[in-house]
Amino acid sequence: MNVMPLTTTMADEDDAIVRLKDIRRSFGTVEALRGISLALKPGRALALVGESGCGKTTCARIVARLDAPTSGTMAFRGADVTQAGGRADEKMRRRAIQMVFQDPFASLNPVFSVYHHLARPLLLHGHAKNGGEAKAAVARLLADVGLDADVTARKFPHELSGGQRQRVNIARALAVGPDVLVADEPTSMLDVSIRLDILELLARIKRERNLAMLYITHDIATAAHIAEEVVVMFAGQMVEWGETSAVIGNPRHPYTQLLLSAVPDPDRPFVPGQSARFLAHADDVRRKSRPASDNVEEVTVNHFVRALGRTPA
Ligand SMILES: Nc1ncnc2c1ncn2[C@@H]1O[C@H](COP(=O)(O)OP(=O)(O)OP(=O)(O)O)[C@@H](O)[C@H]1O
Repeated sequence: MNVMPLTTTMADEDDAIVRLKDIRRSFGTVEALRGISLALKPGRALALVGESGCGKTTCARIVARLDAPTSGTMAFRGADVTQAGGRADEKMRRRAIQMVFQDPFASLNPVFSVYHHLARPLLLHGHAKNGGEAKAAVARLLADVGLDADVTARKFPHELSGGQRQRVNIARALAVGPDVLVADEPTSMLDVSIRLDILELLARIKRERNLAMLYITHDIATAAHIAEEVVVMFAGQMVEWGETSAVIGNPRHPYTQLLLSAVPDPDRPFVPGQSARFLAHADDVRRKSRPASDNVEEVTVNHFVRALGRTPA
């Protein structure tokens, strides 16, 4: 087996805007993150995939600078920003790294119109100098996220559907001209029928604006729609990562295989008792995956898998 340390993984590549190295985050005795190293690059999305509680949101919040790691380093454009810097630097980074949250209903202030939600950041960050410029910029932003500017700008959040609200949230994140977009389960609270539209919107703006994107999801199947790279997390650790096509096409870690086998396949016939068998199998995989080793194998170029640890007899 080709065993290599974590420091030779994708986190060492040079063109990264954000680079995390060996990030750990504990909450009391809970180790939410246990050595996360990854890089976000312009025009590319990295999907962080795993089940509830594996540490995805904690990682997203650290990248968005809403939380700080217990140890490890975060670099932004090559500069160590692990500790918050001076006010001007910190303001610049907060602008440069924007977050789209899971809940489109909670993220907009019900007392303000869509126009207010978008004009405010435009004016605050100097992307519009007066009301006229703000009006034109709001119209462009709304059109860019697929909303009718004339109709939508004057509406209030309660007058919009979930999908429209999430589009407004995306427009608001774009209003400040970010370099990095962190999207934390951006479709999980939306109607199934519109999830793909939102993913396609994110993929398009990533491409057109050359954004580096961190896409958080529990659904590995959606990673293929948007992300060039995937990191599969289990219990705060990266267990398998690399190019999306390699990880999804040739999953090597039992937990990645479990996530992929849980993706519904309409062509697979229903077999009585399969749910119970699947749940028992899932418990078995989790039990075997938890004692993880430090050994990381490079399966093929830029596709890595962590070895299982020793399961107590
Ligand atoms: N502020 C906090 N205080 C205490 N424990 C926390 C806090 N934030 C996260 N945790 C714990 O850290 C672990 C990882 O949580 P996190 O929210 O990052 O996981 P997740 O993969 O995003 O899950 P979900 O998809 O349910 O949001 C969990 O055990 C969680 O209970």
